[in-house]
Order: sequence, then structure tokens, then C-alpha cells
Amino acid sequence: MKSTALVDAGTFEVESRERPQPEASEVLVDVSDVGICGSDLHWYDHGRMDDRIVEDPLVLGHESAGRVIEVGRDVDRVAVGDEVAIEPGVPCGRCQYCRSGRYNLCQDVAFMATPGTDGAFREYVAWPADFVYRLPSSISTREGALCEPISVGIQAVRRAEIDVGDTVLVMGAGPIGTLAMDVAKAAGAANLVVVDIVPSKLDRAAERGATLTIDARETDVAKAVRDEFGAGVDVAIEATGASPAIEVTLDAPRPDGTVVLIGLAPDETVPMDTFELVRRQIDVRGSYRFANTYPTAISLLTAGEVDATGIMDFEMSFDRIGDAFERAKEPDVIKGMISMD
Ligand SMILES: NC(=O)c1ccc[n+]([C@@H]2O[C@H](COP(=O)([O-])OP(=O)(O)OC[C@H]3O[C@@H](n4cnc5c(N)ncnc54)[C@H](O)[C@@H]3O)[C@@H](O)[C@H]2O)c1
Ligand SMILES: C[C@@H](O)[C@H](N)C(=O)O
Repeated sequence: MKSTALVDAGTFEVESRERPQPEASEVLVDVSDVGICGSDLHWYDHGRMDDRIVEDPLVLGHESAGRVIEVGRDVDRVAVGDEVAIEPGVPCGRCQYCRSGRYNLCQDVAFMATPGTDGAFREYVAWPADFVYRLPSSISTREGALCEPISVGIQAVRRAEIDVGDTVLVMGAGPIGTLAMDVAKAAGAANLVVVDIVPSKLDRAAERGATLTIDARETDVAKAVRDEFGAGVDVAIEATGASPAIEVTLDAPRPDGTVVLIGLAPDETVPMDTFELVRRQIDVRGSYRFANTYPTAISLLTAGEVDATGIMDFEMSFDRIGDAFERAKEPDVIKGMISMD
């Protein structure tokens, strides 16, 4: 089968590999669509992330979907011919986090497109059947591939415990912030404030339902929020990973409000006014990956509550993966897709 691996920062190599054989509990998926995630771009640009280094060729891509073409002998939850979304992280199933349903915190997880676990930029993936989800006929595999970033949004909204009628600020209108906004709306948020520094992304957020958009380069966000909503927002979700944006997000909630941090700022130390956080009794929560979210993502797509297609800016074929990665880095792009067929 054809596969594309990152061999060094900025260098992909097309490889011919053995087509994988599914084990008894696995399925073989003919991959049809893969989204390009910011972390794929990070691996591509730097060949490393925090203390993890790409030493052996690594297949990127962890937002994927396709068609089941073979099933292992113990598999009965999906069948040959089913279109499925692939959940990219397979946890150990034995640790305290797995056993309590918080498998996103498993320390022994095999997560696609991180050193040691190949991702989906290859023709076929053999994957545990428990981590593939059948897509209804109304959902395309292109949309299904985006169950992954939708799941990041669902996890954050669950962590935020959003209530009906809440005012929610989302910092960052990239794929994660935009999809988190959709999920927050589906969870009952009445006012959705979206902040970014790219005007076209703010326009798109307004088109899909943001009630207020703020350009952080021109406006004092905390003041704008207080002018509009008095004491501040109920919930602020950080989805940029940029230090100045994280600082502003921490300042956005009303007393007793909540901040959920999704954005990763791996090389930065972010100043935090702990006195103010304590005085205003703010809950600051991290949100890491996701657990038990794929069925919800599929339901939200089916109900039309999340618009995955609306964030897709372009689709390129597998043989143009290098061009696609370069295009995906442009600031106006929210999501680039690779069509594997
Ligand atoms: N916690 C997790 O499980 C998890 C999962 C996926 C992604 N992430 C992280 O979430 C963050 C967002 O992911 P993404 O793929 O949407 O990233 P992205 O880079 O595509 O989007 C980030 C957005 O933030 C905007 N931005 C940058 N600086 C800003 C500032 N100072 N003020 C306002 N907006 C600003 C950018 O213009 C962009 O639209 C990243 O840090 C990513 O690593 C975390
Ligand atoms: C969760 C996933 O989207 C993220 N990029 C990660 O690697 O953790």
C-alpha cells in the first residue's frame, strides 16, 4: 500500500508498505479522508513536540474516516462495507483512568501520528473495532473525519459544564475554537463571543452563529466583554495556545465563572494573576483530548448542530500532501482535507 511518512522536519517520503492484516479484534479500513490538524503541521515543521522527537519515519494524520473492507473474526459491531470514523487514541484499558471512563488521561495510550504510532496518511489502517464508529448514510466520510476535532470541542464543553442560556467566550476561531463554539451552542449557550486576530475567521464565526466577534488586535477584549455583559462571561474557552490570548481568557469570566483551557502553549510560560483568580473564585480547568465523544459527535453532525463542512477550506489529493501542508499554514485557512481516493 501507499503511505506517506515524515522522515525529517519538512520532509515527507512516499513509501510502499505491506498492507496491514487486521487482528481478531480489529478492522481494516480503506482510508478515504484525513483532516490536517495543527499538530500535524507542528510535527511537519519541527520534527518534535515537547520532549517527543520523530526519530523513525512517522505517518501523520489522526482525523480520519473510510470504509471497512475486512473484519477480524471477533468483530461484530461493524461490518464490511460500513463507512466509519476512526478514533485515533487507543488507551490501555486497564489503568485507573481507563477503568473510570477518563481514558483520555491514560498514560499508555497509542495515539495516531505520535512517535511509535502511525497515523492515517496511508491507504489502509488496521484499527481496533472498538475505536471505529459507523457513520449514518447522511454523514459523509469527509465530515466523519472531523469527529476528531469535534470531539475536542465536546470534551471542552463537558468540562465547562455549560448551562442553558450561558454566555460563552471562545478565544480562537481555528478549527478547535469554531467547532467548540458549535458544540457550546448545541449545549444551550445563548450568547457566543468569538475572539481572533484574523478578520476573515471572525466573519466566518459570525456567519455560523457567533453573537459577538472581537478582533483582539484592535479591541480590549476584557473591556468589550464587560461593556456588553456586565461582570463578564459565564464560561471562557481558550483555543489558541497563544500566551497573550490565554492571559485575556483568564480575565474574561464573571466572578464564579469558568475558564477551560484547550490551547497548548508548549514552549511558553503564561503569566497568571492568581490573586484575581482567587478573588473572583474562577474555576480554571484543562481539557485534554477526549473520551466517549464519538457517538455524540456523530449525533451532532446528524442533527445539523455542528457544521463540519463549513470549516473546510480546501481538499487536495494524497499525492499533493506537501502542497496541502503548505496551504494549510496560511492564516486564513481553518481546515485543509486530504482525499485519499
Ligand atoms: N487540549 C487538547 O486536547 C487539544 C486538542 C487539539 C488542539 N489543541 C490545541 O488547541 C489550540 C487550537 O487548535 P487549532 O487547531 O484550532 O489551532 P489554530 O492555530 O488553527 O487556531 C488558533 C486560532 O487562534 C488565533 N489566535 C492566535 N493568536 C491569537 C490571539 N493573541 N488572540 C486571539 N486569537 C489568536 C489564530 O488566528 C487562529 O485562528 C492549539 O494550541 C492546539 O495545539 C489542544
Ligand atoms: C487531540 C489531538 O487533536 C491533538 N492534536 C493531540 O495530538 O493531542
